[in-house]
Amino acid sequence: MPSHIHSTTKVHRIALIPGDGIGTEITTAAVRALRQLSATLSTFTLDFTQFPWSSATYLQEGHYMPSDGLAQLKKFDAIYFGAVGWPDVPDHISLWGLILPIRKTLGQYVNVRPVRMLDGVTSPLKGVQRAGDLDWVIVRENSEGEYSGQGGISHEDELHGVATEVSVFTRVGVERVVRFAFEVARGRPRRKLTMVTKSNAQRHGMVFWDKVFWEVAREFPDVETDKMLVDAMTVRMTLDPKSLDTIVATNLHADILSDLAAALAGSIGIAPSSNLNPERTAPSMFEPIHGSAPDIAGKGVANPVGAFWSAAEMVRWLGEDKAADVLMEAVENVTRAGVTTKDLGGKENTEGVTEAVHDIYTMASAISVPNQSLEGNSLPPAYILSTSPRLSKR
Ligand SMILES: NC(=O)c1ccc[n+]([C@@H]2O[C@H](COP(=O)([O-])OP(=O)(O)OC[C@H]3O[C@@H](n4cnc5c(N)ncnc54)[C@H](O)[C@@H]3O)[C@@H](O)[C@H]2O)c1
Ligand SMILES: O=C(O)[C@H](O)[C@@H](O)C(=O)O
Ligand SMILES: [K+]
Ligand SMILES: [Mn+2]
Repeated sequence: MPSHIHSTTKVHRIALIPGDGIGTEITTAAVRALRQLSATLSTFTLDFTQFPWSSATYLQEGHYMPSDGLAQLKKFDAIYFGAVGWPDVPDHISLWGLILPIRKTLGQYVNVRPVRMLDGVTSPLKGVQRAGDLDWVIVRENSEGEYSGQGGISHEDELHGVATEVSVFTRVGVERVVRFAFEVARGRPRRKLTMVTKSNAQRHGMVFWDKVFWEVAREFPDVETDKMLVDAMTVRMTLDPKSLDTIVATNLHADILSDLAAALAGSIGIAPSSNLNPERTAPSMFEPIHGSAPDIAGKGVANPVGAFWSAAEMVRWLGEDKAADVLMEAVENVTRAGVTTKDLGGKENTEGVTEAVHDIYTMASAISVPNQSLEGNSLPPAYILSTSPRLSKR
């Protein structure tokens, strides 16, 4: 054991699934940032095991995961995921071959998608200028709803071909995600939760969702609640972003709203997601919300910020709060300094942004900031930034 590692150092075992396209690029960046983070703090180590499950594997072997793939994943403390999907495999095959079975089988029934204005990032909305102007947590149902997988196709190539895609809403499924969202809302300063459905047109499942929501709401009288139809929600997110805080929605609605949210906060490349098994009966999975981005894959230009933020959420879930704070602090130092990729208006590539984050840790350890000074998120951001030679050159 290296001498700088304390004998009580915790080891967290992480399954790494880079997947396809920019999934592999941002996973490499995140692993680099995480290794540097644990080396800087010396309070924990991450033991990564990489799984080559991708569309290339599928084309060669006929499957994304081997038949014991899910059983293999269960042995880890957490899963870090890049993205899956590539133009040479139909998207429903890739999603149902890898990410959806992990979410469903490992009991990851909530998907937490925080979005906020990071320092130095510009929103396309003219009213959104500073951090507090857009600061949301979208809680996505992650196990059923429109993604239930029920339905089928008959007479596919006939004139009378028919297909059904059945949404399934169970009391257990709705109640547990709604309760989780209330807890999230209660833990935030504004204590405010907005429920999103489409219970005007969809008169069974969505009406049931609303009903269960109002039942659970009685347990949280200290949380302010309101309800939006999903179409009107897109307008409110765009025109009145400050009026929102925590949002709970179905699997499909929250999938769509979270891409919009990320774009409104500057780019889809910044937003993280945590696929959580709240009871911790199996590992949770952390990934940026974006996909494999075939249009920019292989160019080394993907924004790694959403991947870093997802990595921060992962170490927080593993009990390493200080590490999560330090990582986010470093990321925001870098965005504040304008060291960003093209999607955020910058000139850097993935590696440049990753190195800038790395430099901040290096500076933190080079000036031997004792661990205590990192406690409680008190790392002075401007100070660390101004001492970084790489950043000051820019
Ligand atoms: N969880 C997942 O693994 C996941 C999520 C979404 C999409 N997908 C899959 O990814 C593939 C591509 O899907 P898509 O094009 O609809 O969505 P996408 O998120 O991959 O890309 C949408 C747009 O955003 C840009 N973009 C995405 N991430 C970026 C980043 N980090 N930095 C800069 N720009 C970024 C892309 O270049 C593209 O123009 C499909 O196969 C889809 O099924 C997988
Ligand atoms: O869940 C989905 O719809 C896809 O995997 C992707 O769009 C995501 O948001 O994770
Ligand atoms: K992803
Ligand atoms: Mn999505």
